[in-house]
Amino acid sequence: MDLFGNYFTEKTNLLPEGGTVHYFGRIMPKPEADRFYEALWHTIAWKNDEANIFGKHFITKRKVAWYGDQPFAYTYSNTTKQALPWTTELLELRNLTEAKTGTIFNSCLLNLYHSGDEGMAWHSDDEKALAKNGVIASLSLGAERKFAFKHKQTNQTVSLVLEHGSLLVMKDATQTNWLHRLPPTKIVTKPRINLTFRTILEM
Ligand SMILES: O=C(O)CCC(=O)C(=O)O
Ligand SMILES: [Fe+2]
Repeated sequence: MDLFGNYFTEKTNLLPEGGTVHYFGRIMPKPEADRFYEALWHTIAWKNDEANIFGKHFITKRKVAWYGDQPFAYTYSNTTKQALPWTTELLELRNLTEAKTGTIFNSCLLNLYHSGDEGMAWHSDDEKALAKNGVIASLSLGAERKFAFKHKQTNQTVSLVLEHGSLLVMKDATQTNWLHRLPPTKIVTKPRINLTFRTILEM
């Protein structure tokens, strides 16, 4: 049992091989999670995401934002974004996440899914700007959503539900061997905010 009364939950690897995923469950009381959800909803510079894929320009329904220690330029899906300076709540959440994981993070990518109609397709967080096999810490606020992993070779899948105020950590070779996604669902009608704390390599 740890200081917070959790029985080993943070030590169980959800993946059978080729990576490490720890689900910590809820890491804050519900009123705190509610407060962060409301504050982020109003204070984050949400924008529809843009992507250029096979020469086509896409604008997503999902909204995104990127914050960091420095105005890092971050390129994915052939679009470049520049990190904004941390807000008060993001610093609080970063400190909490660092304390829980024992890892330092220098940036955070945020996603806002308005309902279950919006999700994220299979991918790995293996962009060049990210530390290889670095730790990615994912905080969830708002509606509970299913989250899934799929092994790149065996197609084995592992899934779980991400609760309001919960923390999920992906590390070691997870991004090399596994894809992950947030499946769309008809059942969920309420919004969800996700924060992924990451380490960007300075180039
Ligand atoms: O919304 C989520 O839980 C996952 C987001 C994600 O995979 C990403 O931003 O790379
Ligand atoms: Fe991801």
